[in-house]
Amino acid sequence: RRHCATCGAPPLPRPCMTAVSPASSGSEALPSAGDGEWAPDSWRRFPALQQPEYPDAAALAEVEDRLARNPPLVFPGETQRLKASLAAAGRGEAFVLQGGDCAETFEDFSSASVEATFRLLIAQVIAMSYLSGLPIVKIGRIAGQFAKPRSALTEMTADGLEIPSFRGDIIHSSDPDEAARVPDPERLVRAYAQSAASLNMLRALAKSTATMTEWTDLISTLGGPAQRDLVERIEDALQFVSACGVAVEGNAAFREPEFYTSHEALLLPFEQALTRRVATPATRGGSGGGSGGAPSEAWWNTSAHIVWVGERTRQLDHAHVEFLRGISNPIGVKVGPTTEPEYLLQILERLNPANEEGRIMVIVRMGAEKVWRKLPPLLRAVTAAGKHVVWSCDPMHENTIKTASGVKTRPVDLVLNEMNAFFSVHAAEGTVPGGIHLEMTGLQVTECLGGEASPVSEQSLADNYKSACDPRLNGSQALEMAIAAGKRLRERSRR
Ligand SMILES: O=C[C@H](O)[C@H](O)COP(=O)(O)O
Ligand SMILES: C=C(OP(=O)(O)O)C(=O)O
Repeated sequence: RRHCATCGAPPLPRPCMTAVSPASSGSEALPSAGDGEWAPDSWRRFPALQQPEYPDAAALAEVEDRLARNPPLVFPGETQRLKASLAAAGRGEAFVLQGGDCAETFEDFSSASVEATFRLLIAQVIAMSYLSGLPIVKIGRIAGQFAKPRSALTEMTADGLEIPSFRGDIIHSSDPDEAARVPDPERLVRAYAQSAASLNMLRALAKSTATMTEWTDLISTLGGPAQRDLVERIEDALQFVSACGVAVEGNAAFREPEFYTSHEALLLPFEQALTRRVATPATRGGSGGGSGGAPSEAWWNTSAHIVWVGERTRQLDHAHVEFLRGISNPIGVKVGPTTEPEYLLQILERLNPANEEGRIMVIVRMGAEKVWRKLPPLLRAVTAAGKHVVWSCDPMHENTIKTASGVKTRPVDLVLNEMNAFFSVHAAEGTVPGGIHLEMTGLQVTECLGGEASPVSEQSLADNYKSACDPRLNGSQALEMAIAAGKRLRERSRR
């Protein structure tokens, strides 16, 4: 039996909860773990970091059983289509916008919050596709983004009590109270139900026929006077295509945009319970099921279209990588500033030995300064090895600061700087920037500092700070990021 390399805890029956940050950068030899036969539960043979310790193992097992009998949240046919779109993004023929809450909560769930995130994403997409001329692949951090990895095992309450850190509503309550932080397996069922309700609403919203004017109005509202010119240019372009006899609003891509869901595959009992063996669906323009005949069967995680492995849990010889290597979905891999090229090649080999296009999105989160130095060696190594990846930029996670009064925030300037640096490094290396990954909400929260349309000051952070974990960009700040990305893509296409 293998023990956790970090804390020495046995892998079973209690997974290791040690919070490590970040995962080893690793230039070590490829460990033997993961070479054995894969099964949805083979991760249980490996150390699993950042997992809750459930006091009642039988109650957890009963919940897992129940979830395993529930219908899938998403369908492999949809997931397969996402993979094809990601393959296009890897080649520079599309671009990914992935965004949503840091942590979804039970309390703040409402049709208004789901709709606000959906509407923001569509407004961003309209601005980005106008500016870049590229199809934008829409992925929400939504309908399953409930579990949070934490840097510390404990946190202090306002009255000076040390209690277990909040790890997300799927695990326990955020109430600042020792008893409330005991993990409760019934919360997995509630998270599943909330995800199903969110997906139901997202599918309906994607089919609802909002008019172009509604989206350009939203861009005007969120972007303020600075975006008046952009809105006028989009309206002119629409008038022109309609004068040419093309009805944008009647077009299937506009009326029924493909919208995908994602979350960190952190809580492995939940992910396992939603992993199903089904026939690999046919893709548009291809069998997708192998060479002729009946489609082959494969394992698909039906909790989301794409799931990612976080910076703290991506150790090659640990449970999360073991779980992810066996599912057929696209996989995101977060990589922070300590990541070495050798490690990146090893994890690509482990998660995508066939080098399938659209399978891996490397989500770079290095910080506004470090990205200049740390990203080029990764780009060079992956290019030299001929590996297919989609390079995405998460400019949020290494740009978190605390104000003097202890509030976690992110200056929009730093977030923008990291994203701009990401584009510049790709331009210098001749590689393809494939996407951005943002923690954001359509609600006008005051969690990140700055922004052009209605700047948030340190004093106004308290006005509407709602995040359950990390600070999110509000609608105006997130639109500003999307417009900046669209401009960089436009420059790229003109080079
Ligand atoms: O969203 C990412 C992590 O869960 C989060 O940044 C952890 O925050 P912490 O460092 O306060 O634990
Ligand atoms: C935990 C997250 O990020 P990272 O693993 O990059 O810290 C996240 O995106 O929610």
